[in-house]
Amino acid sequence: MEPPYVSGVALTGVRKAFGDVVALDGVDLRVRPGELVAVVGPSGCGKSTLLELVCGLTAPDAGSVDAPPAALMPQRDGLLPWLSALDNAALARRVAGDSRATARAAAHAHFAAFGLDGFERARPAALSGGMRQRVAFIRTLLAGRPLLCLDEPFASLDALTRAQAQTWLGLALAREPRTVLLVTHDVEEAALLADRIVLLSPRPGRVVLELDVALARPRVRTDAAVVELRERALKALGVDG
Ligand SMILES: Nc1ncnc2c1ncn2[C@@H]1O[C@H](COP(=O)(O)OP(=O)(O)OP(=O)(O)O)[C@@H](O)[C@H]1O
Repeated sequence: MEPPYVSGVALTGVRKAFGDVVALDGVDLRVRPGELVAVVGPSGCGKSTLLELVCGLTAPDAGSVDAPPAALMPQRDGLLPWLSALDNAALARRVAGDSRATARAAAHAHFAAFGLDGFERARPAALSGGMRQRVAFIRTLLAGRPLLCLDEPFASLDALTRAQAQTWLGLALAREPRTVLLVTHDVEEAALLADRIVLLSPRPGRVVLELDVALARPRVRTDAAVVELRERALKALGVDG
């Protein structure tokens, strides 16, 4: 699919239970085309389930989910250990039917911008955690879907690597705009990257607050407005800033 992408996301009255465990109940959520919405909430409140619903991997028990084709970047990078970084990044294009040469060329076009130049032949085990996440992100981007669903993409990274990863994600989306649903535990990450922050309640998850982030980019974590937003979100989640 070629840009410009015009499809947004609409969840209305969504409920999803696993046996007796009600993961989500009464979820209303909109993502406008081109918007980056961060979904923040306590552990187990149904954030991953929400992404699975949006990606069509599971169906709601009640309510409706309306979303364009989505590429999911799961919590773990899911790189195949026997493939090179380049072939891992190219995987979505191979699955879509591209020849190996075409798929590799498409992936390689992103390597320099993501700081991966020279690592094309490296196996995942030889890459740092931050590099593996970037390879996984290129793979997600190359799926060519209008919507990216990113599930805690940086949760496994140390603080410094995570800060760098947040910066390249912001830059990558400036170059390659997409509609993005970003699940994160990290309200600061949400304040740095999102156009809107959606806060979920403890399970069963439902939307308790939406915060518009009308701040210019690039954002700096020490900016008073970013700090204030982070504190508002933490207060709404019942955590002391
Ligand atoms: N396939 C499943 N079968 C049974 N229970 C499930 C399944 N998927 C999720 N759950 C349960 O639904 C609830 C919500 O899970 P989910 O993974 O969506 O939450 P989360 O907010 O993403 O959690 P975390 O922040 O810890 O990643 C949890 O209690 C989980 O155990």
